[in-house]
Amino acid sequence: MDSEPSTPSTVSTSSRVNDCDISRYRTATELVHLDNGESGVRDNYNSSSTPIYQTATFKQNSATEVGDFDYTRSGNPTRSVLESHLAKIMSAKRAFAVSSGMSAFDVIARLTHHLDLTNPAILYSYLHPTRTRLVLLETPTNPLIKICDIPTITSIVHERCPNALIVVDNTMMSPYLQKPLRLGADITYHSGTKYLSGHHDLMAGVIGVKDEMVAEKIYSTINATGCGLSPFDSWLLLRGIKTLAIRMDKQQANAQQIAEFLEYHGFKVNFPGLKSHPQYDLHFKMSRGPGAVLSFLTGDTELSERIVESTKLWAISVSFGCVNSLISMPCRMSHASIPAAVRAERGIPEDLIRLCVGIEDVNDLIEDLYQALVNSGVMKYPNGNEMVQFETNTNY
Ligand SMILES: Cc1ncc(COP(=O)(O)O)c(C=O)c1O
Ligand SMILES: N[C@@H](CCSC[C@H](N)C(=O)O)C(=O)O
Repeated sequence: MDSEPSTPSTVSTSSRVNDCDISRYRTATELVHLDNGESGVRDNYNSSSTPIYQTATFKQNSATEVGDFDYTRSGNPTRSVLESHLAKIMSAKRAFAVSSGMSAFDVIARLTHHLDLTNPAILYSYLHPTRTRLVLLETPTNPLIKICDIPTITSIVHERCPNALIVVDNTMMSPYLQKPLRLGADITYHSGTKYLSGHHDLMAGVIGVKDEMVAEKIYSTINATGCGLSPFDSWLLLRGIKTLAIRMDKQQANAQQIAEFLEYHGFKVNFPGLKSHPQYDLHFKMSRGPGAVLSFLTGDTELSERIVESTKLWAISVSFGCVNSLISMPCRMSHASIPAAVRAERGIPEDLIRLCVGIEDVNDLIEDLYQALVNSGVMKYPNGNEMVQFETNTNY
């Protein structure tokens, strides 16, 4: 039986809506009174019912100041209010809300490992004919935009471990640009949060398999873990997919021009649409386009921060694949949860800037990037202080 607090003391009158300490009340009272303030979630309108924050991402003021939320998988205000309420009613230090009770169990059961698969030769020694069950790769990689050779890796793995499955994370390309199952993979999956939905208003994952038995196992797991996408998010995703090709065509055309602009000005740019990319030919053997994510180096982490923070049109935000353009510093943002030593081991430079290009007029995007580079002291306008205006296909 709960040990209940004694008679509630006087409720403060300084701010009726926010200062009521629910924990002083009995459980039955506690259950029905949400204390939004305690979850840390600000609600400027004092809504009686918690608002639904239907967003995948949250914009930042700078690369280093991550606000209360950056990405809905990591945290969402609506979920935070729920989790804080759950913690209180369960007398827990912290509580978590996942998509089902079986998902909660599944969360506890996962472990991962890492290998650089851009060099398939090293793979052989790690494979065990019977114990290796699954090889997971991503191409292009995020955020270094390295390319993995799907057909070569597939044939090495299938030869050495006939029962192992090759899984390809195809999020960077989308099914419009690359189809890993046609290149030998057994399973492909995407973060549907990115290009498939295209508007950063939902979180989703999609999985494609080519073997019926594997498909049955995956169905059973989804059924048993209860992680199937909600109807509303399925509807949103269906709507997003209809414009995938037109979005992707525009986004990658914009990205190509931006990559050329940066390379022209002497930056080391990672983008498979540039002939200078060491795996340009390999990429285009597998894909019909370069995608719209690129990264570049400045040689100085503080300078990178200044550039990111000097942009006006580009949102400082994690994620990619959205119709609006995003700029980020992976080591401070999307990849900050990887310990610095591990990031260094994997060759992710601290000064790396990632650009996720949207569908805006590319001239506006380049002009904004140009002014950010000038204002952060890296470049000068050719005519002194005069802002440069671009027209597509002019010289940079
Ligand atoms: C390449 C790639 N795959 C998978 C994921 C995971 O997707 P989600 O954030 O939708 O869970 C991400 C981003 O988090 C990603 O960048
Ligand atoms: N805080 C999140 C960051 C999400 S990263 C989202 C996306 N994959 C990207 O590369 O931007 C986390 O820790 O996962």
